[in-house]
Amino acid sequence: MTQEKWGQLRQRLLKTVGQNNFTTWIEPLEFQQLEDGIATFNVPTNFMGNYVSQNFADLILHELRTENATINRLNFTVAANMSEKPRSMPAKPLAAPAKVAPSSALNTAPLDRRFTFDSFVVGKPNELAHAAAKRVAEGGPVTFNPLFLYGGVGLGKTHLMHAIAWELQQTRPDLSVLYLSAEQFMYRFVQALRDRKMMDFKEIFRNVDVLMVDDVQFIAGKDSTQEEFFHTFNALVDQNRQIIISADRAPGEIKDLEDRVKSRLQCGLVVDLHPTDYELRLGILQSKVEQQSQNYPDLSIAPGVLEFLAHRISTNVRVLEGALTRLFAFASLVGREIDMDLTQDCLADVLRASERKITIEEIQRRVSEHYNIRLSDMIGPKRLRSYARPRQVAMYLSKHLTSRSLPEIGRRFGGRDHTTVMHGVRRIEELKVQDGQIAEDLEMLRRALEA
Ligand SMILES: Nc1ncnc2c1ncn2[C@@H]1O[C@H](COP(=O)(O)OP(=O)(O)OP(=O)(O)O)[C@@H](O)[C@H]1O
Repeated sequence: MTQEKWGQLRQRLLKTVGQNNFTTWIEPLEFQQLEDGIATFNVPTNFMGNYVSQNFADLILHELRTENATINRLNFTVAANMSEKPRSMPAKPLAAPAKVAPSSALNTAPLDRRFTFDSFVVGKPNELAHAAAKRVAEGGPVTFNPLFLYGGVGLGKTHLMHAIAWELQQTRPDLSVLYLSAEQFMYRFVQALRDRKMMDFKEIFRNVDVLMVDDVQFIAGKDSTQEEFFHTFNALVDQNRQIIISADRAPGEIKDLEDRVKSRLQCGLVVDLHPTDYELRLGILQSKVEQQSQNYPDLSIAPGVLEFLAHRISTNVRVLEGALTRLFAFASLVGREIDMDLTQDCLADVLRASERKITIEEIQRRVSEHYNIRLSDMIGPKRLRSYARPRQVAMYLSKHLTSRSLPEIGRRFGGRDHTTVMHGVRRIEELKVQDGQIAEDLEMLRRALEA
């Protein structure tokens, strides 16, 4: 195999993949060498290597093997001196070609093929984050910068970021998109310092069109990394390039993050992925069952099982997914239908671990502390608003964070009737939408209780 032969072979791929895909993905590949059955190609970015490997590797391999049957694997590496080739239809003048650092320094995270918008189930708790992510993924003019996505563990932040990256590759292949975790950002920064390659580092980061940094809370307390991140951030914003950031909490709540970084992070659109509710969990389970059914076409699920899981496993989506995968594997091993008995057997540990441990007493204590009232006033008969509102908040949290019934909650709140509890819960549900302060209080209390 030679570079020239590759030139001929890839022309054949043009017919199979079409002009657009060809120009974007195949043409920039530079054949480098063939050794031990492995054909190595240079690619301008890791992102591109991953994409080509996941989407076109079979086709390329097929074509190569018509020439040389010993080739059995492809390898894509980011070459030290390979610059971005101008792509078709650039939407704006292309940035100066990025001089890419040696591949050892370029360990951006690979994108997960499963994390697309199609596989993301939208419900009330995540609809805003989803809509904002979709808007950014259109690759139109930058309207909010950065997009800051935050939420608890396993609620879909990474999924949404990958979905944006995948979609941008489809809709705007002319844009260079860089996705990495904050940890990788730090690693690359430290390595650039060590190797005295700060110019290269700056050039790479300041020439991307879209920068995505996952789990930004990681750089808290790491002063030099924060400093560099701040400069990168400013340089990109000044050039009107899109930045997307994720974290496990709101910018203002990240400890040991410099104020100037916090305020920068807050100046775009900050959206929260709320904890899943029952309907969203059920929707996610249904969609995952459809996916699993492709692997296990003979397995069936008895009615009520998904509802049971959505009710009982409310920690995070990752646990929910893991539970389902385990159920399918177990059921196929023992050759049984997935019914309640099998579910209880197979998931006994998960179900035990996710049993609600929060008590009504704990909620009452936390809420009275938060609003600075006495516990006895919260439970007692006084109807003053300064007591009634915290009481309703505590009722709301008791309803959502424990499995207690309304009459039982009423009893624990000084023997009130269940209709009073129902009224209180509804009132807070309304206020949560109308009053940002209440929404914030609820979120803070929930986090504190679940911590
Ligand atoms: N709305 C959703 N629809 C479908 N799958 C989801 C949804 N939300 C989360 N998931 C799935 O849950 C798993 C965890 O999601 P993800 O890794 O995006 O969480 P995260 O918020 O980045 O968590 P962490 O804080 O641990 O980084 C993934 O497999 C993801 O596909």
